This record gives sequence, C-alpha cells and structure tokens, in this order.
Amino acid sequence: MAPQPKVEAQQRKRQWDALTPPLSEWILDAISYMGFTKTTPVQDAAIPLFMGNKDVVVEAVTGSGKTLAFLIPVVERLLRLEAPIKKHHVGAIIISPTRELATQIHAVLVSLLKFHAPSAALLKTDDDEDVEMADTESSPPAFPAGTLKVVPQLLLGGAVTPAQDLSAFLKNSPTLLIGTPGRLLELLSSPHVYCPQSSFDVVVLDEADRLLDLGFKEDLQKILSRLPKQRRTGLFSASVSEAVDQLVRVGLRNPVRISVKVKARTTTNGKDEGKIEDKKTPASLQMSYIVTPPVHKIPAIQTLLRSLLPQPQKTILYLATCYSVDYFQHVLPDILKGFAIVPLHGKHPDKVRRKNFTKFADSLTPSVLLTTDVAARGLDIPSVDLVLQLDPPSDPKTFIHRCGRAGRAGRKGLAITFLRPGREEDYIEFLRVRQTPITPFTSPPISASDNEAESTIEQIREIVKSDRAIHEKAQRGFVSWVRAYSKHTASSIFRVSDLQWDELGRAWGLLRLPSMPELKKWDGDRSLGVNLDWDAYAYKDKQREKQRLVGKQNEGDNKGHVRKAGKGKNGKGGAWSQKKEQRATKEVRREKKKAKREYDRVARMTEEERRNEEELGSMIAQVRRKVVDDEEFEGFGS
Ligand SMILES: Nc1ncnc2c1ncn2[C@@H]1O[C@H](COP(=O)(O)OP(=O)(O)OP(=O)(O)O)[C@@H](O)[C@H]1O
Repeated sequence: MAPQPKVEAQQRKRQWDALTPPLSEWILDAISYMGFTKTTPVQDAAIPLFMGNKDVVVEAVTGSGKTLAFLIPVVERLLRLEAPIKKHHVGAIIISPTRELATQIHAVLVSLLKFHAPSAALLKTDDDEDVEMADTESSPPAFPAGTLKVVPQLLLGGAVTPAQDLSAFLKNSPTLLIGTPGRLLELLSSPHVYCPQSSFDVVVLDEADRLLDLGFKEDLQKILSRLPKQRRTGLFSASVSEAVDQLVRVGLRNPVRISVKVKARTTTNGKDEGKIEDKKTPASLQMSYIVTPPVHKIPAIQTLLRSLLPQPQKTILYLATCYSVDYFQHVLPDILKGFAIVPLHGKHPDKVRRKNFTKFADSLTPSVLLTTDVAARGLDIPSVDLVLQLDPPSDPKTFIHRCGRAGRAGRKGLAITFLRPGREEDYIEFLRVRQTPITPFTSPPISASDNEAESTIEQIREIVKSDRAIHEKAQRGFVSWVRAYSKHTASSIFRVSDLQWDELGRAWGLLRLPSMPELKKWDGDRSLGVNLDWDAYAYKDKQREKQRLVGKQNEGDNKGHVRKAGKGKNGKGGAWSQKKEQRATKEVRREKKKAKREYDRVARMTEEERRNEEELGSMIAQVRRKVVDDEEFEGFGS
C-alpha cells in the first residue's frame, strides 16, 4: 500500500464554510444556531469525503462530534439527489445498536432539519418532546411538488409495534430511517417498503464495531442484503479498528479510513517521560484507576462522591449485569446519601427505560446512573462529569466507550476504574498497549479503613435483612456477576480461580453465598459468619410473605402426612398421603428445574461476548488510510 498523505487538521482553520463541497446555507445556519463555531477534526476530515463519492471508515475519540460528521453528509446527499425520492422508497438508513442512541441521533437530526423549511414543514413537535411527523393529509406542505426534503422515521423496539411502524411508514413515506437492527429489519422485510438502486443512496453504521459483533450479525447481514450494492457506506466509532477484520462483510467499496488520534505525553507512575504517544481517548478526559480490595470499593465510592471538588453532579456507575443493577439499586440510596440513584438496564420495560434515562439526563440535583453496557456507547449527556466502573467491562473494547460518557466535546471529565490488587493490575499495561493509558488516582487520596469497610458491609446487610426480596436479588446479582467475570475476554487477567469468595460475598453484603458450580469445591463458610433465622426472614411485600408462609405450612403438613402414612394401619390413608408426597416431590423437582433454568439464563447473558471473540476471522479489509493528528483536540468547543 502506498504511504498515505497525513492531513494536519490543526493547521487548517476548521471553518464550516471552508469545507468542500460547500455546505448548504441552511446547514450553516443550523450549526451557527447550535453555537459550533469550528468543525471538530473528525467533522473536518469526514464530511467532505462522505459528501463526495467515498465510503468511509471513521475512528475518532468519544465525544468528538461523529454524529454531525455523518448526519450532515447524509442530509446533504439526500437533498442533492436528481429527483425526489418516490413514495414508500427509502433513501438512507442509519443503524444504531441501542434505542437510546438511535433516539439521540434522531433528536440531533430533527434539530438540524428545523432549519430546512421543506423538511421542517413535515415535523410536528410537542414542546420539543416527542417529534412525530405532521399529518400530511390534513396540512399539506406549502412547497412546490418536486421539492426535495428529508423525512425521518425512528424505529425502535419496545415503544410501538412493528405494525404501527409500518403504518407510520405508509402514511408519512419517510426517506431516512434511523433505528436499531431488529426493528429496521422488520420494516425492510415488508413488501411495501422499497430500497431500489434508483433511490437508495447511503447507509451509516454508528458504533460500527458493536454492530459487527456476532449478536447483531444476522440482522445486519439481512438488512444489508436488502440494500442495493451501489451505495455509499459509512462506518463510525471510537473503536472501529477493532472490527477491521469484519469490514469486508459490510460491502465497503474502496473505503477511505479516517483516524483521529489524540497526542499525549507518556507518563510512568505519574512522571512525564518527555515522549508523545497516540491515545484513543479525549485529552479532556482524565482516565484513572484505584487498586483496592472488593470490600473497600463501595466505601471508596462513598468517599469519592463526598470529597471530589466540585461535587460531581452526574455520575455513571457501571456494573457488570442487569441483575447486579437490580440489587444495588436497593442498597445504594442509603449508602450514597444525597445522590439520587437511577437504575437503567436492557431488561427494563421500554417505558421504565425511557423514564429513567430522561430522569437522569434532566436531573438538576446530584445523581448517579446505575447501569450496564447498554449505556456504554454513544450517549451524549454533556453534564456527566464522572464515570465509575466497579469492575472493568467483560469486553475491553467497551472500556473507552464507558469512560467516554464523561469529558465530551472538550469538557473536563474523570473516569475511574476499580481493580483488585494482584493479577487485575495487569489490566493497566493491557490497556496501555491498546493506546488507552490510565493513571493512578491520587488526588484527593481515597482510602477506606478496614473499620469503615466493616461498617459499610453491616449497613448493606441491614438493608438486605429488611426484605427477603432484596436477599434474592443479591443472590441472583452475585451469580450473574460471577458468570460475567468468568466470560471476561481478557481471561488471563480476570480469573475466577483468583476470586476470594468470602471477601467478595461480604463486599456485596450477602447473607450467605449462593449455591453455584463455581463454589462446589470451595470448603469455606458459606454462611459468611451471618446468623439468621431463615424461617422468620420475611418479604416486605405482605402478599408475597403470606404466600411464603402458606407454602411453608403446606410443606410442614406434607411432612406430617408422610410420617403418619408410614405409621398408619389403613392402606387408604397411606395411599392418599403418598400421592400428596409425590405431588410435593414433583413440586420440589419443578422448583429445582426452574432454579436451574434461571441459572442457565443468567449464564447465557454474557455468552454473546465470548462468541464475539471467537468470531474474529482473518479477513483483512483493504482500506486506504487518512490520519488526522489532533494535538489541540481539547479546545474544539466553542
Ligand atoms: N463542531 C462542534 N463544536 C463543538 N461541539 C460540538 C461540535 N460538534 C458536535 N459537538 C458536540 O459534541 C458532543 C459530542 O458529539 P457526539 O455525540 O456526536 O460525539 P461522538 O463522537 O459521536 O461520541 P461517541 O463516540 O461517544 O458516540 C455533543 O454534545 C455535540 O453537540
């Protein structure tokens, strides 16, 4: 491959009106209204190429403005077509891995389109909350026939049914679809939706490496197979290079690769080595770690939130699994007093998911979003100033995305990851070779004494003891966490065999360790030193507790009958109680099977990550490379 020209972005002025081909006046107005005086380096490099006839593979750090870097070219391309797109034909598609991200992209698009009169006439906004399409039949737009316009439709799982999506499509005839793979595929599978060569122009994969993971592979391939081969394709992510092996699958044609890196001084143990190296994370984001035993993690978070100045207003705390979130959402409100705890994970019903996301994004008081990797990518909540990772993510690719929820668009941010002493410290070097250096967190010094740790454990246990339902959530959360840990991609660093079960169980505030295969050969004390009258341990929910007591009573009766039957002289009584005993045995078996199914279900949750790794093939895409070094990245905000 011939050496590629190096574009020194910082030497350009990065003026919006200096881009070639020139942007439409209304786009310049929209951008000026948004207050963006300069392009970001990735916008400067990607917009001209994607507006021209190039497929692009774009890698740029989190929060660097990639959304506009693809939305502007897509919109400009659709408005420069030779003729308006026919009814029920689609011109462009933007695919996103999560509903929240798709919704966000749609919102940015709508804020752009408000400046394009023919497109804006078709948007109906209710106090800028839910944007729907205006009813074209009752209010026909006052533009001459043949006027080009962009008509978007958002397609998400959960909120509405596929039939409702189709009916909205048929009514409004959108030209640009934005959605998650499943819902997009549903719509594209309808015989009433057309993407022919004559009208289809461009497809964008946002968070492309995630979409290329095995979990989305099938849907993505089916979507792409419904699109014409002659089209423009753009792949965008902060970690797209991780998926380079898979690019061939997407059908890119002679793509240009744009890579925006940040230059940083190399430091070892906080000391400047005087060398400059490439970094895959924004300069405005401090990436740190704290090495501490599990029992000290929650107390350390307590101290951090109390002592950081200024006090963090919006914090995201990442946990490994949905079930861990379900548990800690009950524990943390009492431990992290003064912070609203907002849970969000992929197993929440859509309504809860949307409500909680909005609650966190709009919160005016200090709050902590307790979440999983569902909120790791793309979400742009500018006021997030702190990201905490109780454990590193199972998939190292996710690491920079989680951290990148803070320190966006040149704002200052802090991301802290907790590591256990010992082998987990190797993760620091593991990240460094992946151009993701992290430094020890030293100021303010965060250390919890053993006494503090003990008192936090006791505090958590008191909360758990207050409701048997919380204990069950704790057990399920713990099992799912162990499964996630065992599926870590960096398996030489994160080994289940290194885990100290009693210490971990106490760190979680468990009242006993759950039965699970990992503990079969462990001969420690499963009660974790807790003395509890398990028979009297009640559910807070009265109805549930009543059921439990009835169940217990029946159990007792059954035992009584069995005893009597054994002693009885009359054969009839024995048979009756035998039947009852058989029923009880069956019931126990059913319960056991149910528990096993639940265990397997939890185990399967992280299976996808493991398979993703196995999937990495050897196909190497031929990509031309264009590198934009961005030393001044920190200052791009207006
Ligand atoms: N030219 C610009 N000048 C200043 N701010 C900008 C500019 N373009 C975009 N922004 C702002 O930067 C923030 C981050 O943008 P965006 O969400 O597109 O980042 P991203 O690169 O897609 O990040 P991620 O990789 O995390 O998805 C947004 O709040 C956006 O409004």
